[in-house]
Amino acid sequence: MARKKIALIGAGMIGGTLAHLAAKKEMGDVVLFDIAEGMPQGKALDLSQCGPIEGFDAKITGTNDYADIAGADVVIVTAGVPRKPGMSRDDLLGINLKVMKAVGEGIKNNCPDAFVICITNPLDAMVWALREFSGLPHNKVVGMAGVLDSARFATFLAWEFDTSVKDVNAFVLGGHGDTMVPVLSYSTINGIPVADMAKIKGVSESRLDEIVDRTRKGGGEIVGLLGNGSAYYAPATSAISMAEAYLGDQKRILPCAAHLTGEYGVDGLYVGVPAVIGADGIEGVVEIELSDEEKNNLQVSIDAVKELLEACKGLDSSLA
Ligand SMILES: NC(=O)c1ccc[n+]([C@@H]2O[C@H](COP(=O)([O-])OP(=O)(O)OC[C@H]3O[C@@H](n4cnc5c(N)ncnc54)[C@H](O)[C@@H]3O)[C@@H](O)[C@H]2O)c1
Ligand SMILES: O=C(O)C[C@H](O)C(=O)O
Repeated sequence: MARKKIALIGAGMIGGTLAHLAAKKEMGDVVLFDIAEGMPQGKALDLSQCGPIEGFDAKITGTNDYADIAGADVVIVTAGVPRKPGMSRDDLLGINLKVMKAVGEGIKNNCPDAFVICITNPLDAMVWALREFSGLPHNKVVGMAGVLDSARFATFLAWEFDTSVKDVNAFVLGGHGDTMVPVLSYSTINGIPVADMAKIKGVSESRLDEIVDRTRKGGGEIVGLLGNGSAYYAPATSAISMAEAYLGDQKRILPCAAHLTGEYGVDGLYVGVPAVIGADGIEGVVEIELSDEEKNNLQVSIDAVKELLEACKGLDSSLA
């Protein structure tokens, strides 16, 4: 069987990390695309030279030509600009919307059968715009955020309860902004609801609220610490798990920005929900029961995403 082809659009911090992970896991041959000349070629050469040491068989190439992503099975998009300290993700909307237009056309013209994972921020608006510009079926275009946000939530819970992260199943719904909804009621420590574990361990409700708040602001915390750029190791790892679910037809239920047609009372938007990823891309959305408070919080997050889509339509009339 021929090797799969993974195209990475954007060869910056996340793009380079994605290339390394995809090659190390022998997911397929990797093409790193960027508009910066020489940079994707340089990273590809450097990463190729990990092969003999790590013992992976994967061809890694760098390019500035969209023709080289032809026939890709999976495309992961990180092209664009990250925020700087003091900025919100939404401040990137204007600049990254133009990038999504170019990328969407590149995908449409070269690999219209690919499964496309968007990472560029502001995520929920960019994945929607990328889908519009590319014209691919909605089930083949998805946004990565929920896996990352849930991993942050899980990390903080594991630290608090002094337990292995392997036993924590934490869950975040909604848009990838400060209004995201970490859902404690569906988060468990090896099946034990977090609220029960908190009682056992003497962790107060206000401490759990602090963990929820830290999760919501998890991206900004890293942006502030790095001083230049944003998180890239965990974002890349998150997107790779989604790509593996697709390539391996794993039917994993992963929180991701999926196109909704009525689920959670939402129509025509991309919002973070539990979605099934298998060989057909997004094969379904799981609708879970939420408390009134969780529903209200989700609505606030959905409204924030809606506002961003309106802003996109105002900036690019082809989206209106
Ligand atoms: N969804 C998430 O959870 C999440 C997590 C982390 C970062 N992000 C976002 O991912 C994006 C990338 O982050 P990064 O750290 O890799 O940034 P980066 O600056 O290191 O890399 C971005 C790359 O995109 C390239 N680029 C710009 N315009 C392009 C175009 N038109 N075509 C192709 N390439 C182009 C740049 O040359 C650069 O190499 C940012 O928007 C960031 O906010 C999202
Ligand atoms: O916070 C950012 O700007 C990057 C990303 O969305 C993240 O959550 O790490």
